[in-house]
Amino acid sequence: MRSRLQSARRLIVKVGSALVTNNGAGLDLGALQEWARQIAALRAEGREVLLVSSGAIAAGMQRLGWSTRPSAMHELQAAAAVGQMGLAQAYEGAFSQYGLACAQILLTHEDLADRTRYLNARSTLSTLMELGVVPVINENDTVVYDEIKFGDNDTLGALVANLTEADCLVILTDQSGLYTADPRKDPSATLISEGDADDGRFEAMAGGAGTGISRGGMITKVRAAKRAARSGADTVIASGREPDVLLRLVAGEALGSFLKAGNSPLAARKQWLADHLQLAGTLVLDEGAVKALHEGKSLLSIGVTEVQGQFERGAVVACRDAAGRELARGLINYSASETRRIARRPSADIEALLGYVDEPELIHRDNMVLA
Ligand SMILES: Nc1ncnc2c1ncn2[C@@H]1O[C@H](COP(=O)(O)OP(=O)(O)O)[C@@H](O)[C@H]1O
Ligand SMILES: N[C@@H](CCC(=O)OP(=O)(O)O)C(=O)O
Repeated sequence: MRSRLQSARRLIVKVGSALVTNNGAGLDLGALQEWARQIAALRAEGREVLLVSSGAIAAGMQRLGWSTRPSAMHELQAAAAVGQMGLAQAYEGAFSQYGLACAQILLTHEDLADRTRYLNARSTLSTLMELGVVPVINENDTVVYDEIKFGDNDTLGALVANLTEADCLVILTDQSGLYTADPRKDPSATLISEGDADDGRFEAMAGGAGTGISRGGMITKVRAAKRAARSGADTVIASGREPDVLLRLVAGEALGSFLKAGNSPLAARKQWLADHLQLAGTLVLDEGAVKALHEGKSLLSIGVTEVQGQFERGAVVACRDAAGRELARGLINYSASETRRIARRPSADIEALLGYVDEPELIHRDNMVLA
């Protein structure tokens, strides 16, 4: 399994808050320099590396002399604005020592949910890689609010892996990998060396964040592995404090937890649909429509019993069964008010009901991804 890492051409490396800021004690410049050195060595072997780095809030808190993480959004955003300067400066210094240029990319969930902005982000990242520049990516904490947040950078790392069609997502953290339970709480927990990214048992083993400065914990890392697997990217969760961790991983050494992607990645457009963290509305389906979706058919208006939310044509909406389970999501061909008017009615009636027909299907199967 691990041999796939040796042949990885494009890697996303995510470094978490605890590592970057040495448990909140300010930016760990020595650690940043070590990762820059290893990334330079990977580039010299012809591999492309994109870095997803946390640490803006923690670094900002230190610069502002705050000892505890504030809970008010505007204070967190102010800290991120201050800290991101330090983060960018530190990476610039570290990479320049190894003759590499780096670039700051700050993303929000909306940048990836909007198809045009998503394609723009993708083309900028690929241009940077062609230029031999290392993108250093973080969430744009200064402008996001709770409802539109990635929140943790594990999720962002997985979305970047999908966006760039990377071969591997390497999540570096303060533990040696995924254990059977949180090792801070259960000293008898053992390391999972290898497994399938979509093995449901891993979520049950993984807990929340280890320190007050980190956000996600192990649960978001396990979910990130599952998400990255949709584009065919394998994930490794390993200790960022292990000497030469990146170089040893790509040399095939069995460090950390290797979570392998399955065999059939989703097509790029379907990944983009699957990666939406917030949806514009919900359609509740009857049994016939549920069955049709499972058989790979398009969704027709006749199978919709209820329409929730306000959305325009082209929005991404959830399809749920009567019990509320998400079955699929897709790009809808009609607005919420139009959909309410044609729900429970056959496609042949759409013209009489609306005065026009955009498409006979409510959601075409090519624009739909099953949950
Ligand atoms: N099953 C598990 N295996 C390993 N670590 C776990 C597990 N469950 C919870 N954790 C916690 O997750 C922490 C790592 O995640 P987090 O604190 O978010 O760090 P980061 O800033 O690197 O994202 C560990 O320090 C550990 O306490
Ligand atoms: N975007 C935030 C990082 C969020 C965060 O802490 O994420 P993680 O390192 O995944 O626990 C920052 O730069 O402070």
